[in-house]
Amino acid sequence: MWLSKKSKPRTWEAPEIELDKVPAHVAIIMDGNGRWAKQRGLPRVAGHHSGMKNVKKITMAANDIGVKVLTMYAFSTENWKRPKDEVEFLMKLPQEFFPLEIEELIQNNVRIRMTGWKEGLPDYTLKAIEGAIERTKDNTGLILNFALNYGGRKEIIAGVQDMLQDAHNGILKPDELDEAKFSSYMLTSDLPDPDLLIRTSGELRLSNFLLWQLAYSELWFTDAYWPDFTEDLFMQAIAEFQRRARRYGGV
Ligand SMILES: CCc1cc(N2CCCCCC2)n2ncc(-c3ccc(F)cc3)c2n1
Repeated sequence: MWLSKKSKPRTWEAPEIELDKVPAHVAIIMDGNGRWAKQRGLPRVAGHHSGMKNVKKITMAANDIGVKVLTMYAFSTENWKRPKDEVEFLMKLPQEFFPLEIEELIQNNVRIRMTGWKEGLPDYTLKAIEGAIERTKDNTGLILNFALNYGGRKEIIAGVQDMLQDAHNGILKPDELDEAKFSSYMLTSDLPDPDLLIRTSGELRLSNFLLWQLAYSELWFTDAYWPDFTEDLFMQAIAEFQRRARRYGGV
């Protein structure tokens, strides 16, 4: 079993994971942070803060078993509608996250990436993210891809606008448009589609996340709130993915 450098002694018992059948791309909707806090009589932002501290733990577990891309839904285009103070708190998390975690991520050859619109993000948020992207741009290990200020329908509309522009300029002809060509206009054109989507907190919705890319992904849900999402639960999702692949794999 692969171990992240500087790994703490494993405290979780991984169900039998077949290392040669690990999903290349796992996407996670990290939901339930506010309810986690409410359950404890804490302010919602305490849940977001606890959720932030869970990101690196799950990233290292994914890295340990050889996941290639981990996409984490951190902030949707709809989240701007939240109370101003909550949005301001959320926008400060990247600059808090990196000083805490960047060294171990770099030691484990993790590359940071962002999927979403930079427009509208506060300068301090962007500076933190762009700094981490720059510091990890030559790493060749797991890609930790933060979906930030991201919306699936916005992504599709923006892609179609680019296609129409290319068609108008004679770069794209109607009979050239197929699924591969359409995918090349998405923000994730350089990534494989997610093999597995995990959503925490018991919600059974996609919430405008990777709508094009999740067409063939396995969906796995847990009632656990994100701050309570453990490596054990992550490995349970991977094991279930592998069971389904065995059951439905091939024809
Ligand atoms: C900007 C909103 C937000 C919210 C958030 N939460 C709150 C909701 C989801 C649960 C996790 C904790 N986290 N956690 C890490 C980041 C982060 C994002 C980009 C980056 F480059 C480094 C870290 C983060 N960003």
